[in-house]
Amino acid sequence: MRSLCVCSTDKEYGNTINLETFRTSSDFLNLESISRSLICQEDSTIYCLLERAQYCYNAFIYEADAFAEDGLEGSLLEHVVKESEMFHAKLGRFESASELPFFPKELPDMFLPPNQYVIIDVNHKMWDAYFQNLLPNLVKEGSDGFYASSAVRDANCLLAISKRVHTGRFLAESKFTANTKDYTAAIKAQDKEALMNLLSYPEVEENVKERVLMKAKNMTEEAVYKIDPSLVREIYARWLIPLTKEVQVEYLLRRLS
Ligand SMILES: O=C(O)C(=O)C[C@]1(C(=O)O)C=C[C@@H](O)C=C1
Repeated sequence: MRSLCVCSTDKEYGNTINLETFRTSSDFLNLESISRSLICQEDSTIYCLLERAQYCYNAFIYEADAFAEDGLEGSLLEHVVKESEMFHAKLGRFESASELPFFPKELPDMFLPPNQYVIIDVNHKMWDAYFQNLLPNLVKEGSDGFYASSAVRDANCLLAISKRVHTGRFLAESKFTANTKDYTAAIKAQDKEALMNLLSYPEVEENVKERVLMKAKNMTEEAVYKIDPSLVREIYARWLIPLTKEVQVEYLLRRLS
């Protein structure tokens, strides 16, 4: 029976970039400590969503050729994310196994630990889901001129969501370690459905959805700008939990390769 933990930090995923170290370190592959980290991440994720919701959609941020006259390719948001990743990379952010850049090809090789990128990366799928589905439901239509502020908030949301979803790699490894026999059979058969059944805990998912709903209610009560708390629940139900599970399945399918 899974216990439902309260809170902790995610320090346990610190500078551990080597895949073998990652697989053999029992401390941070403990399912309860990973769950605690997920619970802590909820606060920052909800806060990021709330912050972005104060601005309109601001389509200009996403126009691919907005800076063509200056000889620059890409949207304002892409620039914000790429530039911040470049800066963070220099500080060593991507030495942490829990951090995956959206634009790894733009980063100098020396900032990219070799092992980290053979494992699962759904950042591009997440990027599309964020703009096509999540953002239009979160913000008001139209423009208010706060382009830079909105782009920075988008970048923060993407980062928080990416971190949450890719924690799936740690969850998967922890579940594999705890029940190697059953997982191995499903992996050898490359049976996605069996893996999905093995790694899913419906009652835990219900708890997550209810908890984020309560957190969103509390946070929006204090905030000047509001979002419908049930939207946060829906974001978790429709995007964050399914993507976290997808990362787990994809990770496991390659686990014995
Ligand atoms: O807690 C876990 O075991 C997870 O894999 C995380 C998570 C989630 O995304 O919140 C995903 C799958 C489980 O069914 C329960 C919860």
